[in-house]
Amino acid sequence: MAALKGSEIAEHNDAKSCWVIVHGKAYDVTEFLPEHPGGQKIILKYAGKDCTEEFEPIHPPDTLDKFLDKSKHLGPVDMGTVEQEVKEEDPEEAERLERVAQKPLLSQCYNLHDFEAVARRTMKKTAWGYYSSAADDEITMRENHSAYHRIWFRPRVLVDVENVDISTTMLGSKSSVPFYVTATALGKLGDPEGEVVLTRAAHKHGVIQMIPTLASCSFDEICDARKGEQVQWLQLYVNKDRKITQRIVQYAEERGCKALFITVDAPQLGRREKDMRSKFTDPGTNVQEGQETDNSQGAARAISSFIDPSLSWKDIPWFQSITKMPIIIKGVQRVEDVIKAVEAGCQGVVLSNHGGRQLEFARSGIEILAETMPVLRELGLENKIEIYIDGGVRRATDVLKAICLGAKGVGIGRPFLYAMSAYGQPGVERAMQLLKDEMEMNMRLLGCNKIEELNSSLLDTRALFTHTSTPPDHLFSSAYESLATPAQRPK
Ligand SMILES: Cc1cc2c(cc1C)[n+](S(=O)(=O)[O-])c1c(=O)[nH]c(=O)nc-1n2C[C@H](O)[C@H](O)[C@H](O)COP(=O)(O)O
Repeated sequence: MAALKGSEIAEHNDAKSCWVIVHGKAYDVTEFLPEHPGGQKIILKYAGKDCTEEFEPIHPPDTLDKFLDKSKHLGPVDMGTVEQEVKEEDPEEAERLERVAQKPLLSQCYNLHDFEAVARRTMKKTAWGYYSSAADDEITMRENHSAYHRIWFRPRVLVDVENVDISTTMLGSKSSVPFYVTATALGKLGDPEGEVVLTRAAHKHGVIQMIPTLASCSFDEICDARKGEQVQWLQLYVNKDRKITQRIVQYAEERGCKALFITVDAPQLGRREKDMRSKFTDPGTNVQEGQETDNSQGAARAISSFIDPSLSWKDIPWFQSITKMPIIIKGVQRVEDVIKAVEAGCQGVVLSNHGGRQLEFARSGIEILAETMPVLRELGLENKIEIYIDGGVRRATDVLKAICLGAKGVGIGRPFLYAMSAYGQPGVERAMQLLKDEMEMNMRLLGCNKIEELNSSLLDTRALFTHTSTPPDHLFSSAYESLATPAQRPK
């Protein structure tokens, strides 16, 4: 078949007939327009043109094969005949590229905060907006981190700590560390290769990776990037169409995923204003087939309309009937629901508020953990279920506090995204190594050789439940206008 000319594609440039070019091939997306999860607007913006650059960062390569009927695949385009958009100089982008060129050396990053600082200066606005944002005034996001500062250590001394072993098992799988890469969507916003960068770094460091439903890479790409005995878990947003969910879960088991984490704190994705402000209009198509979406405000809204808000405890037996994978409920925020998870026969829970991206003023995972464990012990249930937590973990001391309080492991999200966005795979590997070094040192200083020795006697948690000061309420204080200043005092 002769290659199509650019001028032929350009004639199909509206909703009545809409052709686009992706990776040098033409596609008739006219009938697909109303089904596009990210809405019609973003496609019509590129009607009759080459949209590869916009398409690539967050659409898995198999998207068009999976969602567009073969009859609409029009074949190769003679790209020499395609008029390329002349990009006017974008001063903001030029400044950003300048900052990228001048970013610190990777060896100058000494902790996870350093990666965030570099990412904030070097990431594209939409990408930073999506990764960094949290719900409403982002108080819970800051509380996730500051809650750890209300816990102090009671270290042991004169213990032979020459040999320290920070390895553990999680859900029956070996792990070199008691932390894992948690599920975070749209990896290609941070790095053109997306989630497979996290996979490769996780393999290098023996860290378990949770594969997100809303990944930019295809599920197969992420599984194919797994090496040897590397362990991956699946994070699931449950689709209103249970047939789609069943297919995803059973395929994940077939592909060797070792556990199913069902996310339950997002019956609707939270209101993340930084993300909305960046007016993200090109969401990932890993959202599942044919859902109408509102893409007027941020990626979160645009990619989450398929999520089933009717999900409830009564659905757990159905999940147990379609998979043998251990089932973990991710996003539990009170001990009563931990007990419900035990009663439902789940193998684990993640005490989590989704990194502060969901319900504002939800408590931190570490505080819920401190509430949960004594109750489970009292009921003799502490060995019936594995407890994980995530949110705000930025130091190995945070991980150690969680394990001392009874967590089996800790999920880490943004830090690995920032390390990837700023420095690619070497960045993620360095972030993991820094955490491992901190773990080993702090275990020694705590007077412990192995993870199993960590227990609550090593902590002073008296301050944990007293929220003497909530994290700063930046938006309020920046907007609040007091008449106290002479300038505004009425005459
Ligand atoms: C930072 C981030 C977190 C997301 C995340 C995307 C980003 C950019 N996304 S989201 O788009 O829907 O909100 C997911 C997700 O796909 N599924 C999920 O279960 N949790 C999602 N989370 C929550 C994540 O799994 C952890 O609960 C959270 O990141 C832990 O907090 P830290 O980032 O402070 O480590």
